[in-house]
Amino acid sequence: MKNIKRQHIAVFTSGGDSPGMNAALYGIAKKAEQSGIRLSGIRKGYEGLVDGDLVLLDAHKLQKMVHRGGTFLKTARSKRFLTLEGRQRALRNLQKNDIDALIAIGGDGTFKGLLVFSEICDIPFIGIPGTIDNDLAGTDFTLGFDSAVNTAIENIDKIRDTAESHNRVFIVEVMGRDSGYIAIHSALGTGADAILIPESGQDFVQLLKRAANYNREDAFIVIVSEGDELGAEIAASKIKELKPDVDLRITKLGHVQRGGNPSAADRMLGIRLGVASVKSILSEKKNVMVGVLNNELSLTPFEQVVKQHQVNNELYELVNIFSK
Ligand SMILES: Nc1ncnc2c1ncn2[C@@H]1O[C@H](COP(=O)(O)OP(=O)(O)O)[C@@H](O)[C@H]1O
Ligand SMILES: O=P(O)(O)OC[C@H]1O[C@](O)(COP(=O)(O)O)[C@@H](O)[C@@H]1O
Repeated sequence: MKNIKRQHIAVFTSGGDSPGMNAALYGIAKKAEQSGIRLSGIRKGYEGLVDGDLVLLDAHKLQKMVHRGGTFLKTARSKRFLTLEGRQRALRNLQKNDIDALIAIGGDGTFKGLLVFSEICDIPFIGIPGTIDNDLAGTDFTLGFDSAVNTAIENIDKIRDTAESHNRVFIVEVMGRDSGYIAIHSALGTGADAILIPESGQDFVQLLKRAANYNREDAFIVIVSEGDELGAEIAASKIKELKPDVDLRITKLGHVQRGGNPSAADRMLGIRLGVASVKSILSEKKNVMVGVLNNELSLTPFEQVVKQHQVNNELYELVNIFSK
């Protein structure tokens, strides 16, 4: 096989930011430096690619960012990249800057974008899973998920204190655009009474059964994923129909779940995946996402990564056991 020396790699973060993205940038910068490769950062995701908004990155600067949430490179959701014209501008910017490999840190939208972009651009693309939603195939955990669950748990614990004091029902909405992972992990980790997730059709029936037995002598905590087809308000009104006298509050945790310092697990995951992404480029891999499966590094083609995600059977079983 022809050994092509990669001279200039560019990296960007895209979609929702997630804690651990900066650690991944540090991992990339360190490995690139060690390999004698120039590294540019593209600011604001695909927006920066369309505009040619590039900065030179060095490992020393990023070393001080490992512990910080958010993303040093900033991020965006880009309407212009959805158009062929936008992608053609992005291609010209890559060519103008002699970039011969691209690393993207983002979620399924970002990788769908790379798949479409690969129709007109044939340099290697490598993906790193960066989303709090944990909704990608090809990795057990995405960057930021562990931190987001920790934030959710910390806040739900606080809600429990006040809920128990008042014997109240609390419906707590957690993030997850189409995914129940944050809801499942935070509900199980806080001893919640019911869980509503987009991936299950049974959860609402179980919620009503549990609510029917609620005697108003304690807290009753329901964790709802924002992607659930029913949602917090409807769940609340159904509980009220069943038990008109309950004292009920809705709390939406919102964007606090995306911020804050990354957990130890997300820092380590970021470093591992960052280094692995540069190594993948050096070994001529193309259009794959680096991930960790069963604690081993793995590579998965983008086509498989963006397929409809599944909650695994063991998690479903846990949801069922703890919702009854
Ligand atoms: N089908 C697509 N074609 C081209 N670009 C896309 C496509 N889907 C998503 N993108 C780009 O990827 C960006 C990030 O996707 P988004 O869904 O917002 O976040 P995430 O990558 O975290 O899932 C979008 O704002 C858009 O610019
Ligand atoms: O910050 P925004 O643009 O309102 O997006 C909110 C969405 O982003 C997320 O926080 C993360 O999603 P992505 O990482 O896939 O972009 C979702 O949980 C939530 O639905």
